[in-house]
Amino acid sequence: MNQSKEQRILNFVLQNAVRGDPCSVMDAIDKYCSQKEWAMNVGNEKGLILDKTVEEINPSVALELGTYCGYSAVRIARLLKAGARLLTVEFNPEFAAIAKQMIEFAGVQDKVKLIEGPSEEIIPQLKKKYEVDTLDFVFLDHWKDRYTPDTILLQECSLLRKGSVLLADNIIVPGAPEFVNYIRNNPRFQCTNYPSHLEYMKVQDAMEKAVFLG
Ligand SMILES: CCNc1ncnc2c1ncn2[C@@H]1O[C@H](/C=C/CNC(=O)c2cc(-c3ccc(F)cc3)cc(O)c2O)[C@@H](O)[C@H]1O
Ligand SMILES: [Mg+2]
Repeated sequence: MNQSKEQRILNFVLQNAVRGDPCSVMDAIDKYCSQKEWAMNVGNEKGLILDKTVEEINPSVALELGTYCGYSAVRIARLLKAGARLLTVEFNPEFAAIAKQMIEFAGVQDKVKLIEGPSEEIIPQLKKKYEVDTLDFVFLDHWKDRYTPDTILLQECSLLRKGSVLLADNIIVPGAPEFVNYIRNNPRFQCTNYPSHLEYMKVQDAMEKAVFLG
C-alpha cells in the first residue's frame, strides 16, 4: 500500500527537522512542499501574516478549523504564551494522525488540543466539553464553503466576544466568495484584507481578518 502525500511530508520532517524545534518543522514542510510535492499548508508568506495576527492578539484561547498536516497548528502554537492553548479541529482521521505526530515532533503538544471530528459538531461542544468561555482568535482554513456557516455557528454558540479575531485563508484561491460577501456586509465585523500569494506559488491569494464588534 503506497504512502500518502501527507505521510511523505511527515517522513521528510522526521528525517530533516529537529525534534522540539517548531521552526525547523515549518521549514522542512515548506522545503518539501515547494521543491517536491505541493500541499495546502498556509506556507511561509501567508504564515507571516498569521504570525503577526497571533502576536498582535496574544490569544489565551485560539481555535483552528482544518488542521490538515498540522503546519499552521505548529505555527500558531509556537507563539502562544505559557498557559495559552490552541484547539484545532480535523475530521479526516488520516490527516489527524499525521498532524498529531507533527505537533508532537515539534514539541508544542502541551499547547495544542487536536480534536478529531467535523467543525459543525465540535463547535457546539466547545463550551461544555472543552471548557471554552470565548475564543480570542479563530483561524479558518477548512472547506471554503464552510467558512460562513461555521462563523454563524460560532456566534450562535456565544463563542465570540467583543474583539475576537477571525482570520480566513484563501480569500482569492480557491476563494470563499460567500464568506467575503457575508463578513464584509455584516456590521458586527470590522474587516481587513491582506493580499499575499498562494502557498509555494506565484499566484495571487489573500487572507481576510474580521474583528467581532460584539
Ligand atoms: C465539513 C466542514 N468541517 C470540517 N471539520 C473539520 N475538518 C475539516 C472540515 N472541512 C474540511 N476539513 C479538513 O480541513 C482541511 C481542508 C482544507 C481545505 N483547504 C483547501 O481546499 C485549500 C486549497 C488550496 C488550493 C489552492 C489552489 C489549488 F489549485 C488547489 C488547492 C489552498 C489552500 O490553502 C487550501 O486551504 C482537510 O484537512 C480537511 O480534512
Ligand atoms: Mg488554506
